[in-house]
Amino acid sequence: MEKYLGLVFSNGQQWNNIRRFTLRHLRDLGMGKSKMVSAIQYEATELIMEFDDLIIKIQDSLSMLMLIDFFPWLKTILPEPVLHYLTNRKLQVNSANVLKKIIQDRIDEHVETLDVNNPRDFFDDYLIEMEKQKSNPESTMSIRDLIGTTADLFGAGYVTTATAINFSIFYMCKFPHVQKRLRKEVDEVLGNNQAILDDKAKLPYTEAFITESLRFANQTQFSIPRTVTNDTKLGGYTIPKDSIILPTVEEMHSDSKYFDSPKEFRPERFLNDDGKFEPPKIGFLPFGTGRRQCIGESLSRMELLIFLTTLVQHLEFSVPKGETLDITARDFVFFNAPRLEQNILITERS
Ligand code: HEM
Repeated sequence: MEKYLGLVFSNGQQWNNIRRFTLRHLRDLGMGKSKMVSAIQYEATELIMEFDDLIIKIQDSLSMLMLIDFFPWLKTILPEPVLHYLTNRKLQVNSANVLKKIIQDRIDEHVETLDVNNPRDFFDDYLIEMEKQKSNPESTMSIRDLIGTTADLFGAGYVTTATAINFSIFYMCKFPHVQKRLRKEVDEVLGNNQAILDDKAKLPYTEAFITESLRFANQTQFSIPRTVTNDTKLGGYTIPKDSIILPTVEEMHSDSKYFDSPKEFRPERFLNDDGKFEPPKIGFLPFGTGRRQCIGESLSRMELLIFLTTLVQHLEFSVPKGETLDITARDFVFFNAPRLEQNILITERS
């Protein structure tokens, strides 16, 4: 398969360059600020219509592909046909080609209509910067990198936030008393108005609910792998320099050292005695940490707040009479997803 490194799967200089560029671009666009919401939702909805089926297929097989990325020594012990079968290589290649074509078409359109004085979006900014950096030997910008990064932003950005919303809806169904309290707060604070960022502080239970949903769901079971830069002693073990390690977020989120009765879904664990939202200080890493921390955290937190409050204002979610709802996650080895093949009842609020 050809390499389209992008952001998530790159390292060193390549990663450093594209991370800095992407963060700068997202900040310029107003990431985490209200003005970005409508633009992102519009663009995302348009593209997602093309991507939806593809994303499900990729997600289904991605975990096995990543298994080989994380445990490269498997390559040395398994014969190639077994490896290809395990990683569902045919589907990977087909899906990657379809995805690449969709993005390449968009880039071609942008190249044809580019006005360097009036950049319209991420593609335009990238193309302009790539041209400027042409003679810089340190530059890693290329059309291939742009394709990889675009795929990353949609993969890492769309599926994660959509999954977080799906999980939250499941939790509202499963814990009607939580939904009732959420609705009460939203009705009292917002009435019929749509939430804006300034409302955050006035919606402590909603914030606590979002935080508890992220903890409980453990969407990403592990962070991005890290390389150990020095021989390190940890918990009685020596981890040799250059080892690849996988921080296990899921373990931390269900550790009673950090969270009292971790198996219980309890948003109020994040409320202090004054009823104010208090984010967990330790043991909570749904967006990872350090230099490779998620670049979309503030954007997705903003989206979660606006989506959830809007849903709660207009709809009521429940488990249909006589049915049950399994809120345990579907395990994709590295990701958790809700079991969407179940029924839920959505009623319009009068
Ligand atoms: C609920 C939503 C989201 C969750 C739970 C989530 C979770 C994560 C996690 C756990 C990581 C790895 C961090 C680490 O290893 O320390 C990550 C990385 C990343 N996320 Fe997110 N994310 C979400 C939304 C987004 C959004 C909206 C975007 C796009 C704007 C995004 C883009 C990325 C990228 C590009 C990386 C790789 C960063 C790098 O390698 O330097 N994510 N995310």
